[in-house]
Amino acid sequence: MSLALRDVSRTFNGTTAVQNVNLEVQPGEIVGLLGTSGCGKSTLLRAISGLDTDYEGEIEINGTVTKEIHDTTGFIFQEPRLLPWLNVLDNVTFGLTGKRQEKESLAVEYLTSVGLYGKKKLYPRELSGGMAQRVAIARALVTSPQVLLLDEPFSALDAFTKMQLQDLLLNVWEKYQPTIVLVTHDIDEATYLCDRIVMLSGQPGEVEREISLEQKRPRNRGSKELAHIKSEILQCLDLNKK
Ligand SMILES: Nc1ncnc2c1ncn2[C@@H]1O[C@H](COP(=O)(O)OP(=O)(O)OP(=O)(O)O)[C@@H](O)[C@H]1O
Repeated sequence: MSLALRDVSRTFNGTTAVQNVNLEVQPGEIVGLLGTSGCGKSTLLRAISGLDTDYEGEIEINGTVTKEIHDTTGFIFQEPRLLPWLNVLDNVTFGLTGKRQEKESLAVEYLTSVGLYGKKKLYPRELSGGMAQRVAIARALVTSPQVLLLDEPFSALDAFTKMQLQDLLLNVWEKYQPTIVLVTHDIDEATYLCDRIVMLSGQPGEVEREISLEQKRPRNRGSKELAHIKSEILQCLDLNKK
C-alpha cells in the first residue's frame, strides 16, 4: 500500500509541532523518520495511523484521502501494551474475528514466527521485555497489515535483543512485504533497516533531508558504506564533531 502526506501540519494549543510535511512512501518500502527529540516524528506517525485526526493537510492511503484508522494498518509502540489479564495466545487473538480455533491457529503461526510458540500460555508479567515486545509484533502481524507503523519499537530493549528483533522485522518484511514507517532516533537502526531515511528537524519539525540506501538487506552493520551514511546523518543533525 502506498502512503502520501501532503502539506501536513499539526498544532497543539497554538504551538506548531510539525509544518508542511510532504512525504511519499511506495508499497513495500521501509521508510525511517529520524530526528532529534521533539521534532514531531510521533506526531506524524499518529496522523498517518488515524489515531490523531486534528491535522491540516491531506494523508492518502493507497490513493484515497482518509482520516480513518485503516483496518490494514498494524501498530507497534515503544512498550508492548499487552493486556495483563490475558495470556500470550489470547493477547494475540484479541480483536480478531472468526472461529476460536481458526483465530488460535493463526496466532500460533505468528507466535512461532517470533520464536514464542513455547510461551503461549504465559502471562505478560512472566515475560522478559524482549519477549513481550515479540508478542506485540505477533499481535500487530496477525491481522496481515499492509502498512506497519512502528514508533521506536525497540528502544526500550538491550542492544542484543534489539538487533535480534530488527532481524525479525526484516524476516517479517521478506515474508509479507508490508509498507513500513519506522520512527526512531537510533541512527544504526535506521541505516540497517530502511530503504529511505527522512530526516526531520526544527521546532516545528520539517523535512530537512532524505537519504536513500541502495544496499541490499541483510546489511553488514559494520560496513564502510553504512558508516559513511551514518556520518552524513550526524553531519545533517549537526552532531558530527570533526
Ligand atoms: N498531545 C500533545 N499535546 C501537546 N503537545 C504535544 C502533544 N503531542 C506532541 N506535542 C508536542 O509536539 C512536539 C513534537 O512531539 P513528538 O512527540 O511528535 O516529537 P518526537 O520527535 O516524536 O519526540 P521524541 O523523539 O522525544 O519522542 C513536541 O513539542 C511536543 O511537546
